[in-house]
Amino acid sequence: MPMVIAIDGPAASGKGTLAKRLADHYGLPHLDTGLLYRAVALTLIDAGAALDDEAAASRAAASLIADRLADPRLRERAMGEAASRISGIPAVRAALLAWQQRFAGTPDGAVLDGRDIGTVICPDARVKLFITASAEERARRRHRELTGRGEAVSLAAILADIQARDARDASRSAAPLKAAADAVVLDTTELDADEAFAAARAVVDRARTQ
Ligand SMILES: Nc1ncnc2c1ncn2[C@@H]1O[C@H](COP(=O)(O)OP(=O)(O)OP(=O)(O)O)[C@@H](O)[C@H]1O
Ligand SMILES: Nc1ccn([C@@H]2O[C@H](COP(=O)(O)O)[C@@H](O)[C@H]2O)c(=O)n1
Repeated sequence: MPMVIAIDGPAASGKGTLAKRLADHYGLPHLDTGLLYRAVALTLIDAGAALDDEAAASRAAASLIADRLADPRLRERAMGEAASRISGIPAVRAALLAWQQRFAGTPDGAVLDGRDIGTVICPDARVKLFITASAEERARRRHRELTGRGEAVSLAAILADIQARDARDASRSAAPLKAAADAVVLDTTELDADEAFAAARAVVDRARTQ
């Protein structure tokens, strides 16, 4: 039976880091689904289209190609906010659904991380994790990451970004950010990356023996 691991959580909670480590450990492919939304937003920005242009956003989502996911600009701070704005458009989500489900259908399984993996994309995943941490701790982690990459930004600005993005993602009507009823919630506020990985691995290993 394929091992699909669905990982959701708010911004900068560490779900991507964890997803990558779990994928390497279990030899599964990994998809960071946030990149799909970031790539749609970047396509609009590059075309000079408005982020609330629903028709243009839907076309960009429907014609998205994998090459776009390698663009380093997708990792920039502003792109998270832009992605969040277009991600509430139902037609965008519908256009990206098949792509994600195809990826999850890889014969041995896969690890996907995002906001709606356990609730919408892979409701039958063998393992569902919802990774969270306090907003202040998440902001500290993201601040360290961005300043380490040379982006000049204050901790307060990052905290405000994260809070606004989470509020928008959780309150939209199309596939909002939330833990699936059968997800294991892992609060990593007091855990370093190795401790979070060990806790997540214990959940996966338990599921593999059932
Ligand atoms: N448990 C942890 N303790 C300390 N730092 C961590 C931990 N987990 C991840 N990090 C660091 O926190 C930052 C955010 O992690 P990551 O990018 O994995 O979050 P994310 O949830 O995927 O973010 P986003 O939703 O914005 O894509 C990274 O710099 C990562 O190295
Ligand atoms: N499954 C998903 C994944 C992401 N989003 C939206 O994209 C934004 C950026 O995501 P990151 O994980 O790269 O930070 C995020 O804020 C969501 O609005 C989504 O809706 N569903």
